[in-house]
Amino acid sequence: MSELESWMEEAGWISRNSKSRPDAFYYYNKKTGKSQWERPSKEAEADKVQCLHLLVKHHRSRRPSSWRQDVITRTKEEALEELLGYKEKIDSGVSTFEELAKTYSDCSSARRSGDLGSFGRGAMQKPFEEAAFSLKIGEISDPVHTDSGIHIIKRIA
Ligand SMILES: O=C(CCc1ccccc1)N[C@H](Cc1nc2ccccc2[nH]1)C(=O)O
Repeated sequence: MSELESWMEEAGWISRNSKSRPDAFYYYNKKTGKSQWERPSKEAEADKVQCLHLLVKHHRSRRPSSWRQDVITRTKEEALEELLGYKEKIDSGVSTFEELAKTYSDCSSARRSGDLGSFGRGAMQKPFEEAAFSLKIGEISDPVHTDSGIHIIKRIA
C-alpha cells in the first residue's frame, strides 16, 4: 500500500462506484460523511476544519457578556475551573460536548451546540486557530485562552 493510500485509509477515505455515473467512482469519508469526486489530498485536507467549541468567559474577556449572563463577573481562574469540570464530564462520558456547549457556552454558537461551521486559517483568533488546526478529527483540545475567554474545542471535520 502506498503512503498516500495508507493516509487515505487512516483519514477515513474510501472510493465508491457512482450510481449516477456508472463508469465513474467518487470518494467517501467514513469519519466525516463527506463525498467528493476528486481524489483527497493531505494538502487540501489541511485547508479547512470544522469545530465545536465551549467558551467560558470571565471578567477580563473582550466582551464580558453573553446570552447566558448580562454581566460576567467570574475570574479567569474560576472560568478555568468551570471549563475543566466540563471537560472532565465529557472525557468520562457523563455528558456530551454538544450538550454542555448548548447549555453553558458563552458564545452565540451555543444555540448550534457550539458549531462554528468550517473555517480556514485567518478566520479565528490565533490561539484558537492553532489549537483547532492541530486537532485530529474527533479530538478535543485542552483549554485554549483567547481575548474572548477560555475555550475547549472539538474538531469534527
Ligand atoms: O465571535 C463570536 C461568534 C462566533 C461564531 C462564529 C461562527 C458561528 C457562530 C458564532 N462570539 C463571541 C465569542 C467567541 N469568541 C471566539 C473566538 C474564537 C472562536 C469562537 C469564538 N466565539 C461572543 O459572542 O462574544
